[in-house]
Amino acid sequence: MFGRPKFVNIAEKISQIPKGLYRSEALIAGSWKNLPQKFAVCHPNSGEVIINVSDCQAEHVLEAVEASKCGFEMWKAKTAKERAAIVRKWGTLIDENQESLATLITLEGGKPISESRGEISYASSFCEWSASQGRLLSSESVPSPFPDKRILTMKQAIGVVGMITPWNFPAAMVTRKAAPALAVGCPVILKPSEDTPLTALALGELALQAGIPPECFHVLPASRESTPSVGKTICEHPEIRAISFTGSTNVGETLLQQSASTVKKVSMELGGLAPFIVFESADLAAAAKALIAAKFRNTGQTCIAANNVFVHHSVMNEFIEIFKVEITRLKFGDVFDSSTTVGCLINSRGAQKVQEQVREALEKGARLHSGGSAIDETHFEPTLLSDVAADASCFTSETFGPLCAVRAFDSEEEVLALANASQFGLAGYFFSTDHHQCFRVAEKLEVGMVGINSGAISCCEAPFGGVKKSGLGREGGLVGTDEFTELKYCCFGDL
Ligand SMILES: NC(=O)c1ccc[n+]([C@@H]2O[C@H](COP(=O)([O-])OP(=O)(O)OC[C@H]3O[C@@H](n4cnc5c(N)ncnc54)[C@H](O)[C@@H]3O)[C@@H](O)[C@H]2O)c1
Ligand SMILES: N[C@@H](CC=O)C(=O)O
Repeated sequence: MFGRPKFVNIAEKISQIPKGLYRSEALIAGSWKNLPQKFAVCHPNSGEVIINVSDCQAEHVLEAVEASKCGFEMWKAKTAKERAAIVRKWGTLIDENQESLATLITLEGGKPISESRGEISYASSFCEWSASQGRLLSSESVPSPFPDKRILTMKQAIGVVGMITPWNFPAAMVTRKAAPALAVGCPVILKPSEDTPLTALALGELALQAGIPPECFHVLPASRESTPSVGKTICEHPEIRAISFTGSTNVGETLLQQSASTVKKVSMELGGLAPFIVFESADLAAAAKALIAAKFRNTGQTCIAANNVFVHHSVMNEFIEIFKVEITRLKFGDVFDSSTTVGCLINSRGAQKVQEQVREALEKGARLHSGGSAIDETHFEPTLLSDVAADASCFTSETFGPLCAVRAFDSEEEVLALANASQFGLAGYFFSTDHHQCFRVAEKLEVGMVGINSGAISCCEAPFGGVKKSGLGREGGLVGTDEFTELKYCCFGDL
């Protein structure tokens, strides 16, 4: 049912990107460093090498920290209004270069181009939002219990921040962290994913063009082999006061341990296992459309992707029929074709994992309604399974692919117990037209974010983050800058 995708002419795509945005050097203190050691960045669709990128080591973290120490003094001394103008300008430049940045995302990450364009708008929204947030950092005065004392609190920039980001949103995960940090006065040392450093380097160039001081924004690409020592150096450096990580829970746990010796402030945006519940009163057509968005965005490779789909037994058959029609509307194909909605997985391991999950689920009694096979090394057909066993690995671990696994439930109590049995708690979704149930279930789901009759919940205005093993802290929303500030209490006495 799904055709074989076209191969991409990489050289032609690169020729459309302005030279300044197509970088392969590390960015440290405003200098583009062409390091002797390199690693290959490949297009996932074909495995073809796009370019070899400078491979940073621990010593480059030390260099970036030295520069950042001076940068911090200078940057925090600016007014919030001055910083806001520069961070906002960064966002404007990101928007103005949308097509080039989207091309980079699609080249190195295999994301369909229309989604990559959407990611750029999402990424720039964090600059605009954080610029405003930085201007609203508030001091508070609390009535004192003593007649001769006054209580005042203030929020101050925490210092140099280390950031480590994943490949699945190579632009938005950078700005969701860096924009608020910069807006409140913190220098940023960024280590992007080894799979997608080109987008981060282009964002570094635009940060310089916007006027972010060279000492305050460093991009250190590192290979898979060099990453652990770069990460450890970031975590253990006493001058780096906070670490903000987005990625898998396993790596998050390592970084938490490594950060303990310097007692850093940590922000961890980790993996999820989102339940998506269709109750008996749900608008089934709306739920099916929302599940397409929540499941297949970025070919299923999002942390908030619907993973465990629970449908009330009384509407199961009807829902499956409606959803199957929605799946046929997905368009598999050339990732640079604007109408393509499903692209390739980040690598062949991603496709093999989905294949293995499908095999195991079928062995445990699941029914296959659609898809089920790999088309090539990195493309997997959008797949629908029902009657999936609760202990099937596609239900117990992140699928991170275009596999929709469904099982039936009988009661609200039962489905809440199943959903909350997970160690993860990032996002959850449910569809119901019973407003009593909407409140009850929203309160009882053990997650950081809930979509109630909605499958698309991400925006810069809302706090993004999870509970349990899905993380610590929140990004965006009214609290997004809190990760990068310290709260100081001043007691004015003898008054
Ligand atoms: N909660 C969120 O906001 C959010 C957002 C996006 C992705 N994610 C999660 O990220 C995962 C997918 O991304 P991924 O495959 O890039 O994750 P990953 O954990 O493998 O890699 C994330 C980053 O960590 C780096 N890294 C890997 N090992 C490291 C080490 N030992 N020390 C320091 N850094 C190290 C990688 O190079 C990369 O930059 C999924 O689990 C997904 O749910 C979470
Ligand atoms: N999908 C997330 C990022 C995690 O993958 C988002 O919507 O911001």
